[in-house]
Amino acid sequence: MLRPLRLLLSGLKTQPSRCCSSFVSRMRYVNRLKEDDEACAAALKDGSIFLFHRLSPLLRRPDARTFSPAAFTCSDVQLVLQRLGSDGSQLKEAVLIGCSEQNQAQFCLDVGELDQAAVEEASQGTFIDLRKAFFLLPATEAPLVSKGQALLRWHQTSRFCGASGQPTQRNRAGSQRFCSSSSTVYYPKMSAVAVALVSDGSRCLLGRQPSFPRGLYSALAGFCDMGETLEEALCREVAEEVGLEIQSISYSSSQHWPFPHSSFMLGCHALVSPAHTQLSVDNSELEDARWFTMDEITRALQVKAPPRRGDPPIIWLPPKHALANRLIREWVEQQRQSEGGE
Ligand SMILES: NC(=O)C1=CN([C@@H]2O[C@H](COP(=O)(O)OP(=O)(O)OC[C@H]3O[C@@H](n4cnc5c(N)ncnc54)[C@H](OP(=O)(O)O)[C@@H]3O)[C@@H](O)[C@H]2O)C=CC1
Ligand SMILES: [Mg+2]
Repeated sequence: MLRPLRLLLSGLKTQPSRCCSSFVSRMRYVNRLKEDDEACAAALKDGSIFLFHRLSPLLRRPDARTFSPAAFTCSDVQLVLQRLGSDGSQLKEAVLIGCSEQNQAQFCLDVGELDQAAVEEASQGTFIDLRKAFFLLPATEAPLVSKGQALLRWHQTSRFCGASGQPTQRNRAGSQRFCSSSSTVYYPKMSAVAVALVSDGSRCLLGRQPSFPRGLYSALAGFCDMGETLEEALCREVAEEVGLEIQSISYSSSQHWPFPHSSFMLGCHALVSPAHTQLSVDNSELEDARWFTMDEITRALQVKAPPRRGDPPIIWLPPKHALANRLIREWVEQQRQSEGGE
């Protein structure tokens, strides 16, 4: 059947284009939704929505061992809101997170003004603090939820313009806020953090902060100062925290890290001279830092769960969701390869 031209065009406006690879068309689609309020409002109607309550995501348990973020349709959310006596106008507060591989726009919405238990009952899920939820979710789904929380937090803390003190207004996608008084456009912010797995060629260096759970050691990290390069930040942090000079750096990968607030983690491997490995730990930053052998790291990687109260002390490493875990595994792999090559 022939569809009227107007409908066809509006369909084109709200659906990813089919002319390019599906990745390219999804990226262009999301970009268009950020720029076009009308298209974004239309996409919300067909999109999926992830609910949060005061920044805690709503999770469901499809089976005893799996958690997943609960994705709702717009009409599902409207029904839940109506059942709880709301007129549904909160839906306008939904923030665009991205687009699924099935070409469906994804949004997040914080319903913190509603009763938490009532929303949980109506939506058959549980709001779980992100510090716990992040690690319960599969590594493929945790980033989506942490991105949603980061965007919602940014909106909640960016309601006023720093220049004029006047309220700011968001665009429909929630990708920016604008102050009409000072003509300032604000974009979501994240802090850059450099994280390095330092090695002397045969051992790697891990440290722990006093706030870490007992026995947890991680790669050294620090916030980048304004104006610094990644390399400068890494060299400074390692010098400050353990008193070593880095000889060379190789970039590994990056990740968004939601704790304590949005950080952009840039992960590297760093080498120090085996002749200069004496540590001078800054105890105002780190409780301890030590060199670990390949055997110690291999054993620590086998620890499946953090020790419980009363368990004998053991060393354990950041969970697989953390970039530090990836750096440690990469280092193990590099060591194995170089041992195999000798
Ligand atoms: N995903 C991963 O694998 C890893 C993630 N991390 C994360 O990296 C982050 C940084 O590591 P950390 O060793 O603590 O950093 P730092 O060594 O830089 O020390 C943190 C201190 O730096 C100050 N600081 C400077 N700039 C900022 C900023 N933009 N935001 C917050 N604090 C700032 C604060 O001091 P003050 O409070 O005195 O103002 C803070 O307590 C942490 O949030 C940690 O969770 C760390 C290791 C691995
Ligand atoms: Mg640090």
